[in-house]
Amino acid sequence: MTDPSHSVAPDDVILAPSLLAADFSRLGEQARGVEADADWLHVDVMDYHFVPNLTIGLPVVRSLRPATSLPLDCHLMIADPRRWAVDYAEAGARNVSFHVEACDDPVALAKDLRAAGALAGLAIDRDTPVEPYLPLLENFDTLLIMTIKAGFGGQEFLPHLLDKVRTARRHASSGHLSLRIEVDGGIADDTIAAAAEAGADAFVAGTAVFGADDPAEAVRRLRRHARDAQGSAPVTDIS
Ligand SMILES: O=C(CO)[C@H](O)[C@H](O)COP(=O)(O)O
Ligand SMILES: [Co+2]
Repeated sequence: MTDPSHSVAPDDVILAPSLLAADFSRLGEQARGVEADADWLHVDVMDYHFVPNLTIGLPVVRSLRPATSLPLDCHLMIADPRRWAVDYAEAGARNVSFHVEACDDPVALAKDLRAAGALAGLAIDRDTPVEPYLPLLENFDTLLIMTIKAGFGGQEFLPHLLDKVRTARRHASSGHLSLRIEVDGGIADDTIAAAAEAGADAFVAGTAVFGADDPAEAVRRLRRHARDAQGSAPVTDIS
């Protein structure tokens, strides 16, 4: 299988700054500010239905695509992913994650996303257990585990949700799955190591990056913390 992260070495972590915490009047500029240090750019799509918040949609993703060299990591927090997810792949998203709570046939949608040339991501919100979905993971490139309740940035990291990361990582390792496990919500200098030790190898950070005085340095620091923590939980080879 090809490396789902593309430019990222399979044994390295993925840092994905979330534009949710950026200045929405300067998205291209903010993206370019972390280009040299980040691996993906996380784009939170919310629709006022699946979550009680509204952010950005397809027109913004289409505009962002040529504005940055970073692969776009679209996190769809929308009520009808089967209607929209492939459009995000066609708009140039590298990874498209949709929520299992909003989709009655996740495997079919994963196949559609891969056929459209994107990586397929399954997202799991705070109150959803991971166990029922373990058998589906062989159809996915990424598993996004929320470490907050989906909907808003700037929330406090919920450490007990790392049990889901541990469970998913054990499953992926024992089944030799090529799966990135991405954590999203409250990832910062004081939380990223615990997530990496639990088995996450892709990290979304909004407030900790775009809320920092120097977003690029914040990404570099997060990467150091994640790599330092990797010793106790080697990441899966996805090449
Ligand atoms: O999906 C999300 C919210 O639903 C965001 O990606 C997440 O909140 C990132 O922001 P922060 O790092 O500030 O928590
Ligand atoms: Co997100």
